[in-house]
Amino acid sequence: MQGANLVGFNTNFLPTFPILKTTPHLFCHLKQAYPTASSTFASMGNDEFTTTTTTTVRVPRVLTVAGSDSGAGAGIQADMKACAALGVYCTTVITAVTAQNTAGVQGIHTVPADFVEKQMLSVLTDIGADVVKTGMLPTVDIIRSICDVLKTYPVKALVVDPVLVATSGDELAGPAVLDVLREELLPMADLVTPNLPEASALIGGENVVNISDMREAAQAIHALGPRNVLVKGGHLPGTGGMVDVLYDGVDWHELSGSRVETHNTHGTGCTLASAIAAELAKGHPMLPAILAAKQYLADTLQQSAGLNIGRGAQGPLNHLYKLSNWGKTSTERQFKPEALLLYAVTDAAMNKRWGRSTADAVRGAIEGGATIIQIREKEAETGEFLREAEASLKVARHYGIPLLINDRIDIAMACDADGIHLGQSDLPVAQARALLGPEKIIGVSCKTPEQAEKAWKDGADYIGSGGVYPTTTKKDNKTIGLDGLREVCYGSPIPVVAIGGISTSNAGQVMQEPRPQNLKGVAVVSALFNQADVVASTQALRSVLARTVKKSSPVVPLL
Ligand SMILES: Cc1ncc(COP(=O)(O)OP(=O)(O)O)c(N)n1
Ligand SMILES: Cc1ncsc1CCOP(=O)(O)O
Repeated sequence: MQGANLVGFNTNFLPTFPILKTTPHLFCHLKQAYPTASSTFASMGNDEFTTTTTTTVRVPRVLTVAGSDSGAGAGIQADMKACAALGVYCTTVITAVTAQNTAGVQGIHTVPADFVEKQMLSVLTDIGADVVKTGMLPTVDIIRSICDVLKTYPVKALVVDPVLVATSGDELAGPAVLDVLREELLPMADLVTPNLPEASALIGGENVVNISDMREAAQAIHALGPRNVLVKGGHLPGTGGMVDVLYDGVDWHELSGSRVETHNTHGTGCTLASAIAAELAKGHPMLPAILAAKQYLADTLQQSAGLNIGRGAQGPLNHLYKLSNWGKTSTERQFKPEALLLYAVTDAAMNKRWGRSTADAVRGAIEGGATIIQIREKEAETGEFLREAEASLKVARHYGIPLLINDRIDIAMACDADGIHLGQSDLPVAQARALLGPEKIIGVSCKTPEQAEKAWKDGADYIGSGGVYPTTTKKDNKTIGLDGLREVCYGSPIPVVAIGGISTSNAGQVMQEPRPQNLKGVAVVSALFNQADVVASTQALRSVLARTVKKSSPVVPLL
């Protein structure tokens, strides 16, 4: 391991992991994490998803040797979550079991060194590891066992997080371990990541309180043998910014970042070291791995700032925020059927004719009372469509109104829109659901009850049904009339919105009583956007709708 060259780190050594081709949802996650291997899938036709054969995906591996945190904010638990979030398989060797929560450490039960060794051998003789990351190492014997095992089973990189004190201030390793850490483990390390108190302890107790001290400490620690030293400035008093100092024996890097104001900081050190290990395991050289890991930590801190877990001073991070459903129950999906009341579907050509951008048109519609927006763009190139969608989404998010994209799942995913509206000849609903996940809204155009039932079975949230009246906005569109609309409603298990030729003059007729319970509103293009004043046109339609909606049904409030 000594002198391991991380630059140009080769990923070909990565092991393979069999995946069933019958799992499109899993495939989509893997596709994001392992683009190389996914090309096999990308060339497959849809029908091949139903064939049970296997192919292989390379999986980067990190082995963490650390303590367990019963509160799951730091230690082994943080390491596993960080690695999982970054697409890396994380194996675990537990050095100590701590009784710990957001208030502090209530007890430590150390695992005997020979059992630490046993765990390491179980992992390394079978699964293997690309990178080993160490955290809490409470005894001299444990450190020696780790060094011995790593000499027999060398890995591509060793990341040492010299955990001496928990974020709460509780001591996790006594002074006896310091010498062995400095003399035996650090010389084997590719990276060591002390915070300011740890850097101070490693250099014999001298204060490290500013950037010049951090540089001196990095140099002194580097002299102990590790290839790279990252002194973390998170504890630097004063300024709102933060600087970490990286030294590789030749070059210095001052890596700055902005501080996220939050009490949810428990486990940040473990998370950063694991994220660096994960990025190294994927094959990145040291500096890019550190930068990527810092970005992941900053994003995670940002996403965790408002969480309320535990009663202590330091709460945990939401490492898996990208997948997270925290705070939402399964019945509390993002989609609320009442949002279909006044569905504004944009038309760039119409808006251009009236001299406004799509985002301005969206703002006008929302201010006039639109309850959901769809960006429908038939002419623009992909880049322009995306920019239009992003600008409109900013507006919609500001007002808390859901915004969907017409037809293009790539655009919907790229701008993280609230969902997509699909036609009968677009991407099949089941595939769209697999790609977008359970939270996003999917609407489907249906002209028959059979189509509506299928859309529901495949995972749609609502049906758009029409044209109810003739329209020039969509060419060659069959008109199904009010009767056709009602047939679709009665055959549809999910909410329906009417579309096609609807305006203030006929919206009352569409929504008149008695109407099917699941007919929730009208979707309109020209009645809002082929008009000089979008706000006034939307207000006019909204007041027609207000008269038709029963007092008992929940109505989205006007802004
Ligand atoms: C709410 C709503 N309903 C129906 C449609 C029509 O969608 P589609 O059939 O895909 O036709 P295009 O809009 O792509 O021309 C819709 N866009 N929105
Ligand atoms: C997109 C679409 N799908 C069925 S009709 C239609 C066009 C609706 O536009 P308008 O509200 O101007 O009639």
